[in-house]
Amino acid sequence: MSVPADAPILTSDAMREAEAACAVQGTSLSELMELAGAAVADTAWRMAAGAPILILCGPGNNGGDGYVAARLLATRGAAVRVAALSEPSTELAKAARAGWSGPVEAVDGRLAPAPLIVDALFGVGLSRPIADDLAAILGHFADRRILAVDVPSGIDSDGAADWMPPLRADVTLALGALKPAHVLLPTAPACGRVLLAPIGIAANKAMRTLPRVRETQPEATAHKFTRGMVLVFAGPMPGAAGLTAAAALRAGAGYVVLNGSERAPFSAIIAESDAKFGERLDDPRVGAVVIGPGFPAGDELLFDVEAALDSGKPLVLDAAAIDAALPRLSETPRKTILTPHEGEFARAFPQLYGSKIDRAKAAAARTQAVVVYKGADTVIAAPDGRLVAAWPGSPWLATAGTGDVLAGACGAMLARGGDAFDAAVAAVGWHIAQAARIGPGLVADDLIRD
Ligand SMILES: NC(=O)C1=CN([C@@H]2O[C@H](COP(=O)(O)OP(=O)(O)OC[C@H]3O[C@@H](n4cnc5c(N)ncnc54)[C@H](O)[C@@H]3O)[C@@H](O)[C@H]2O)[C@@H](O)CC1
Ligand SMILES: Nc1ncnc2c1ncn2[C@@H]1O[C@H](COP(=O)(O)OP(=O)(O)O)[C@@H](O)[C@H]1O
Ligand SMILES: [K+]
Repeated sequence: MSVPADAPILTSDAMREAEAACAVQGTSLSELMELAGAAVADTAWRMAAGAPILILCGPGNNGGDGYVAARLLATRGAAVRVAALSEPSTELAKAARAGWSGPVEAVDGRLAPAPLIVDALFGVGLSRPIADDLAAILGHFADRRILAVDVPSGIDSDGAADWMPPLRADVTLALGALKPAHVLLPTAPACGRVLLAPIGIAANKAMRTLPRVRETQPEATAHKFTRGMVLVFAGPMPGAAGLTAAAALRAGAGYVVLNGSERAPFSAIIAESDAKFGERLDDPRVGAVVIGPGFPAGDELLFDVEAALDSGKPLVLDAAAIDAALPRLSETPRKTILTPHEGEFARAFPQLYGSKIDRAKAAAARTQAVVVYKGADTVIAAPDGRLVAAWPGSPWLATAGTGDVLAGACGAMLARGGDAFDAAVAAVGWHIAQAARIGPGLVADDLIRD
């Protein structure tokens, strides 16, 4: 499973807007369909490697892409058959159908499979789950190689409904842009390897996949404080905060203080009593404060979160610190990163609806903070609407303590002084890259070791 790095993600509404903008700029919808069909034909040609291909066409423009691909594959000499659910219903699809001169079989229980199935049944226009009888027919093709056009048919491309497709794709060719369902659970794994066919659409890149992680070397003139100083507040369970502090140092902070703990996870980390927390908050060199890891909810946490909020410092708030800060977050916007997992997100933002992307964006707008909504399909949302989806992360991260490490990495990136959203994106990228490098047997402590 994979998605292209730094690729645009558009909802179905945004896709239609982009399509309309193309038309205004002189690229007609039929030209777009021709480009889409050509990209499908190229991918199918490579995947089939000479074996026969069966293209399943639906009634809308997704089916239209299928007819165009069929025509182009036949011209190239591929052994291609077409089967359709019904006659096309859109003008574009009718024109594409007219360009296919071969037979059109029915999609029913008698339809013979082929080694490669091209699923061009439904794309972004699907408005309800696929009917059971069609799902049963498609189930017969589940053991074949599947190329899905735009999205595997049957899913809600906006990722709001959790409908699963009868056919899981080996490869999904996203047209113009990726769609939320390509990067969100539960549908993302059913998309297989996602490729992007740009087809000339000028896609807005406010929402995109995780960019490639770039190793950034410190400035030649750097000293420890210019690389960023992070203050981690430990609370009563210092083990987790120790991981956080160590992660901040490993992720590139120049100086890390672990307040409220006797035990420094690395010799270079200053571990000190909590009596100095107020003093540290006044230190102008502190570029970011991290609170939450290993800190149970309660009066003590509330008190310390209040102090951190009063300091005006850039903040990383994890776990129970998110709830503690919530009432005050939007009143004095500052650089803040929240790092809730599913349970913490649901507790903090119970009233939000829509896809995980919609909910992360709404939470960011409401709190005026950057929200890293964690999980296998982590999304990072900024209050201004920017969003990065980090699917697929590294499943080796599904182990205790890795969230504490991520909070520390967010602290390190934030303490550098740049934009909080860019910091959160860099931290998530660092976290996944560390995990991918370590792989089997990973425990959270490995992420902070050399
Ligand atoms: N947006 C773009 O810029 C482009 C879009 N193209 C294609 O167009 C697709 C979208 O086309 P459409 O909007 O026509 O929609 P679709 O082709 O995705 O499907 C809509 C059709 O399916 C029917 N339908 C919906 N749910 C159904 C269900 N559960 N059971 C049976 N029938 C159902 C609808 O009545 C309608 O006829 C994209 O996914 C893509 O493949 C491409 O042609 C190229 C450019
Ligand atoms: N299957 C998975 N694939 C990729 N990343 C995952 C997966 N499961 C968990 N993660 C990541 O691991 C981290 C776990 O964080 P969290 O749940 O807060 O754990 P903890 O509280 O034990 O530190 C998050 O960054 C999350 O995105
Ligand atoms: K499809």
